[in-house]
Amino acid sequence: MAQRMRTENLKAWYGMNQILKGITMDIEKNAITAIIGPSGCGKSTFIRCLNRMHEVNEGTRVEGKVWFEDQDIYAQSIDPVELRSRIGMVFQKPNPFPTMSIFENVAAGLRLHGIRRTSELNDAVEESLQMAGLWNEVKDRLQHPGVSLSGGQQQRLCIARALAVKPEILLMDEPASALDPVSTGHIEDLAIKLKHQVTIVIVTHNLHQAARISDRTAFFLSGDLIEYDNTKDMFISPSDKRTNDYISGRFG
Ligand SMILES: Nc1ncnc2c1ncn2[C@@H]1O[C@H](COP(=O)(O)OP(=O)(O)OP(=O)(O)O)[C@@H](O)[C@H]1O
Repeated sequence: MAQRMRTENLKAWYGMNQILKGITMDIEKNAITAIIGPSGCGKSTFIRCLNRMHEVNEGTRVEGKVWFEDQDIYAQSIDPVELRSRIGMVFQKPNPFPTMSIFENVAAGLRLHGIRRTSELNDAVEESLQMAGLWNEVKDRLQHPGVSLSGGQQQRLCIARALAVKPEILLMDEPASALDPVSTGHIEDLAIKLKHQVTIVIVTHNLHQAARISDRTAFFLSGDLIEYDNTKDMFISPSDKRTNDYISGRFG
């Protein structure tokens, strides 16, 4: 498989607190990469470094390299806002724009990219909602507020919003942890379907979820990458005792 992103000796801080201790890791194209590890090990910080969201918080610092194809995303020439449309993100808690309709939630990013023609907007909104598996549920109420949807639908709306600007990578930070099992199933099915178009990196606390949907799994512990392998291999025969202890439920 081709490589889409690579981190080299990636270190990150919140103030004086070093969270990532030097992560070197390839992210494969059109695959789902799961990041697992106990609470506070730096999973979210890691994926937030992949689209320069970490620097949005005050007092943060990043060292090392993050390559996206052959571009250093921390190079001065990179516009972080533009970068985040190519490397989209979905958060733990669904966060539709509260004052906007379902339609406008998805159209907002397109408008920012200069798309104004109604027919083009309509087509792109429909396509994104189709991709997010939400179209059939909302097509008759596109003007209703985004926040009028259920939690699982709101999360798929946020995925549609991220997909609308055609990202190459989608970062998902525990996207199903606030959802019921049926909605969780929708998100998992969706991730599996989307990976043919978008490379996915997902942070999850749910080991079954990582095992079900991911191609590769990275196990983090206290800011270090302990093990990174094909998901099946890692879950069947982890090579590090700490990985084994974690996936067999001995801690975390
Ligand atoms: N905004 C912040 N300001 C200061 N410290 C933070 C902030 N966010 C996270 N941290 C700290 O960074 C460390 C790593 O947090 P991070 O959210 O990356 O871990 P995680 O593995 O994703 O955890 P969880 O599974 O609980 O979400 C933790 O010690 C946390 O307290």
